[in-house]
Amino acid sequence: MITLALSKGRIFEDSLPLLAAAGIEVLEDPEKSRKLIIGTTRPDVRVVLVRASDVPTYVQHGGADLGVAGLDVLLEHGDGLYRPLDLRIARCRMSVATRADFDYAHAVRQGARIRVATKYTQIARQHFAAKGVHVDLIKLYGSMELAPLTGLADAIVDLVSTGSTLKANQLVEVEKIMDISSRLVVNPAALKLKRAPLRALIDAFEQAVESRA
Ligand SMILES: Nc1ncnc2c1ncn2[C@@H]1O[C@H](COP(=O)(O)OP(=O)(O)OP(=O)(O)O)[C@@H](O)[C@H]1O
Ligand SMILES: O=P(O)(O)OC[C@H]1O[C@H](OP(=O)(O)OP(=O)(O)O)[C@H](O)[C@@H]1O
Repeated sequence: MITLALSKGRIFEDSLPLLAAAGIEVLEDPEKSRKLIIGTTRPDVRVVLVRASDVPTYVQHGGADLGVAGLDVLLEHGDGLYRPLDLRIARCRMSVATRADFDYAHAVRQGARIRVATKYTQIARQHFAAKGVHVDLIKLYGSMELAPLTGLADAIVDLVSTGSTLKANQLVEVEKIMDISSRLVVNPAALKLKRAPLRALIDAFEQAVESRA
């Protein structure tokens, strides 16, 4: 049995065409069912539904053989996973945003200090350290846009796609940190034990990604 970890929502939706190209269809719609383990048209392949940020944990500890997770989630999780493929789905960017009246260029001069609220503390820490800026990180789990508006922080580090969330809250994107997309991650031990079927699946995903490019 091969177990694939996916999160509900955009990763599940965007993974469906790649699964279809690999000849796999899921047998249930996670938006309609409360089931957490879903069968597929391949009797030896099942999908487990987990929180986006739990995908690396499931794959690393063998709760799933492989999974799909955003680069943001993987960088926050750290090492321990084989990452063979950029699936080019759920594309967005990690950026710094502030209120329009905040002087970001002045705030990030060498040796300065800035208060940053974010869910992505590893990425933010690394980014400001590379600039030589001292950062006071405030960990949040959502609605980061509120932080600069309420005086909780000077800036946020968050995902941006269309920019409409920032715009709706009168924030401006002042710096792009990196492009983000979702990656296929594989448990290294599973790859040894189930080499042939996993390799075939990875190759099918790779071909599907290439043909969509
Ligand atoms: N607006 C967006 N446009 C495109 N991709 C996005 C966007 N927001 C997030 N993503 C990508 O999709 C992935 C999954 O996002 P999703 O919103 O489903 O989970 P989440 O709510 O961030 O995670 P969790 O449930 O663990 O808190 C993110 O890790 C990111 O890589
Ligand atoms: O630049 P935008 O297109 O507005 O997307 C950015 C938003 O998307 C993500 O949130 P979430 O997944 O909660 O939002 P979504 O499902 O509405 O995209 C992210 O945390 C931003 O808040």
